[in-house]
Amino acid sequence: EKILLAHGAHREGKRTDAVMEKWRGYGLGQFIHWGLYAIPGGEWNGKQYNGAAEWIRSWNGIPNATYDSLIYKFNPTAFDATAWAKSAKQMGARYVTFTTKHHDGFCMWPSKYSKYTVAASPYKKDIVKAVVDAYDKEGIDVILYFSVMDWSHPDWRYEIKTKEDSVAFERFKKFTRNQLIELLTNYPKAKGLWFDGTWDKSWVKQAAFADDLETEMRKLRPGLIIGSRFRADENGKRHFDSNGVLMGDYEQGWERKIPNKIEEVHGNDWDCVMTVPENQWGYNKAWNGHIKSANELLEMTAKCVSLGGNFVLNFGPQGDGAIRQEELNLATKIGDWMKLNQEAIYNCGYAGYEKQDWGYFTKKTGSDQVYMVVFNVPVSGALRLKMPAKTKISKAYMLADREEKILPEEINSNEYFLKLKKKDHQEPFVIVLETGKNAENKESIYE
Ligand SMILES: C[C@@H]1N[C@@H](c2cn(-c3ccccc3)nn2)[C@H](O)[C@@H]1O
Repeated sequence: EKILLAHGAHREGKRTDAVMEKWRGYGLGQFIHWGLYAIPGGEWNGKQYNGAAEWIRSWNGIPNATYDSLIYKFNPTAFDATAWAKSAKQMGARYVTFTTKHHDGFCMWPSKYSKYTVAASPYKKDIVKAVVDAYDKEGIDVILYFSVMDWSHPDWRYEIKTKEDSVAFERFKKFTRNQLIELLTNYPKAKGLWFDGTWDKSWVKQAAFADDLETEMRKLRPGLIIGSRFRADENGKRHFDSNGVLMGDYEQGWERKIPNKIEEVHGNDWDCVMTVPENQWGYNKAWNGHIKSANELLEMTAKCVSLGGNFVLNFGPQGDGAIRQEELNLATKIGDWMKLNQEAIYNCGYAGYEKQDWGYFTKKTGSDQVYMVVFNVPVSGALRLKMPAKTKISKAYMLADREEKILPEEINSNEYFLKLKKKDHQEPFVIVLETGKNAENKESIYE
């Protein structure tokens, strides 16, 4: 029994318009966290900050004013948005999410509503515009990241306790609306907004305001994509309203984690945003702890696509604007694999088959084409393939070499061994399975 909500979800189920259908098929995206925090890079006065580098302003070892004076050091001479966009293009990213303003409140665009922006830095120029234009030129769609929480703004409050808090936060709400309308007006090419910093009580209490603001933004920019993290319903429920219905156009809860089974995504669109180190979004001088390899990141990409989502890999450019070599190397390795196997990633989704040991099924949206993205080859060198009942395989072949046919040997009803020519693979590979109506209806010898 659903309860009546004034500020819960306004739509149930996936959006069916073309903009969202394109978003659903992206498969692989790039996140970029870049701001003043890239200058210290997780270190201050020779001491290592042990949190996420983009949170260094919150470290009690640094007076806020000292951190904020980093604005006078911001002059990224190596910043080249076109080089970033070309690197993302060769990696195979179909969209990019870029930090316009992180929790520290520094604006990477010359906002009229703040003094704490690139315009007041030695660099002066509009970085958001440079990124939007360069990525758009490469055919990569742009999503703008925006943190509602703004540590540098005098009217920001974690919660509203006093009358003064309430008066200040009303000013903050107006400021936030002004900046969002400004971003949508300045950068009409942006396809969506990726909200963050919306978990504190102050914002969670603004169900009506945030709901109205979301409506206003969608009216200003028809087709705009907004995730589930923007607002809470009138009972303070976030991501899913009091009736358990997803708010926004896709689920944004998958931050540094990936669902394990289809039931966890509740039939919604979603993307997973992921760091290369364990938990660093902004540039951190220390490149340590568990650094994910290209194969690990490819497996995460395939896993997300196999469960109907997109995988968004984070890059943290240095204070001078250059992307660190380790990240460029990963982008190249991922791109080399994507060039051969992108057919199994782009415009693919959940195949509806049970998960198997060798890796992930993906299915081309709107077709019978099924892909096996293989990460684990058993010592036997033969893959055990369990298909749903009545699913026949007419053809199986290597995506990277279509001449290499694979003959499925039926070992049980709807169960096959796929014998591989090569046993040792240094990286994941894709087998194409032709199934469905065009498969001959040879009866199984086991039925
Ligand atoms: C996308 C990522 N979201 C930001 C973040 C995550 N968190 C956070 C806050 C409380 C619990 C767990 C995570 N705070 N800020 C990170 O700084 C980065 O921007």
